[in-house]
Amino acid sequence: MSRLVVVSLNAAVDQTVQVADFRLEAVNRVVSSRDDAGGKGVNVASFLAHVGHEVVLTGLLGDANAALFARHFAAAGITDACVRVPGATRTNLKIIDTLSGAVTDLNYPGLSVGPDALDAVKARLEERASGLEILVLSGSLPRGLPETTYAELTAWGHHRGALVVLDASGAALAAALDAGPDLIKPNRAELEELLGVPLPTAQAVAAAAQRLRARGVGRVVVSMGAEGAVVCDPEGVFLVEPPSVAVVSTVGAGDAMVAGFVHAQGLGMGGEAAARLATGFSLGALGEIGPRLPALARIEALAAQVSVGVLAV
Ligand SMILES: Nc1ncnc2c1ncn2[C@@H]1O[C@H](COP(=O)(O)OP(=O)(O)O)[C@@H](O)[C@H]1O
Ligand SMILES: O=P(O)(O)OC[C@H]1O[C@](O)(COP(=O)(O)O)[C@@H](O)[C@@H]1O
Repeated sequence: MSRLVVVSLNAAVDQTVQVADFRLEAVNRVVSSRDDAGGKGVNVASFLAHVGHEVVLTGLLGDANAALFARHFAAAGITDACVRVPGATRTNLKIIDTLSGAVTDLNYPGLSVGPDALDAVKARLEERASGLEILVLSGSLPRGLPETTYAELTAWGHHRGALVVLDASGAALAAALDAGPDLIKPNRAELEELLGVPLPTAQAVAAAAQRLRARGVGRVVVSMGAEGAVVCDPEGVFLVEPPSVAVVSTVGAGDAMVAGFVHAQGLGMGGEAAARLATGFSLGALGEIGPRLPALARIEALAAQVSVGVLAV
């Protein structure tokens, strides 16, 4: 298994509420509610630990509600190297309409932190740098950190000889592209925002992904919800289509895909097999609330139902 470190600078308590027939401008009654330690980096770490990786997680946690995270890390076997900062980690609201299955996300900006917080995370990274193989940088940036944060951490990871996987959006992603991350995973909306153009077809997504590869990104994975994903890497451009499945929650499907690619990398899998397995991870996450996956055998069975086709661009 690879030596891997996941960086989570803007964790979140994911509060998932189930509501029957959720409506705007109406009184909605909550049927059930649960809190999970979440946020993109935390989810990726949780999924990787679930399939047997030794995961070190660093980043930032607010000291006021860090106990929920600490309990989760201990139970999941994740090594907690997160820096505690004053305040509370954000709580993001996930509203699941149990009738339609639709999910509405309300994501907060997160803590405000100073440059000392990032310096402390960098110090934690230095402590873990020896033998580092994969560095995962995942999620939005909290207020106060520069847009160049991921560009800098990508360069640091490469300097240390690691592969760098980046799942970010907006200015933080834009600023990191020229540092040449080895894998990025925007969803279609995030790619449209990045490029400032609509991408209505898989061909348009693939052409955009190829442009990003030409700028030095190793593998570009663009997830497109139920339509699957476009994967653009040195082996070609693929459309990866999932089977139709029952969905409990779409929250974390993208993070599971990132974890799946990292897991596949650790197994030395090539592009097409990796894309299939990563989609199996996403399909597994769709059946669960919070950062949970079914057993690896079930993930592999789901992956076997994924179809991969070559896209002509
Ligand atoms: N409704 C769905 N049915 C089948 N597969 C889905 C569905 N939603 C997501 N997926 C799978 O999960 C992957 C990631 O989901 P997506 O919603 O695109 O990511 P993100 O959560 O980052 O926006 C997709 O590429 C697809 O394989
Ligand atoms: O850091 P961001 O972009 O605000 O996203 C945070 C949210 O993303 C999630 O990690 C889910 O992400 P995905 O659905 O893209 O996998 C939630 O757990 C969290 O609330």
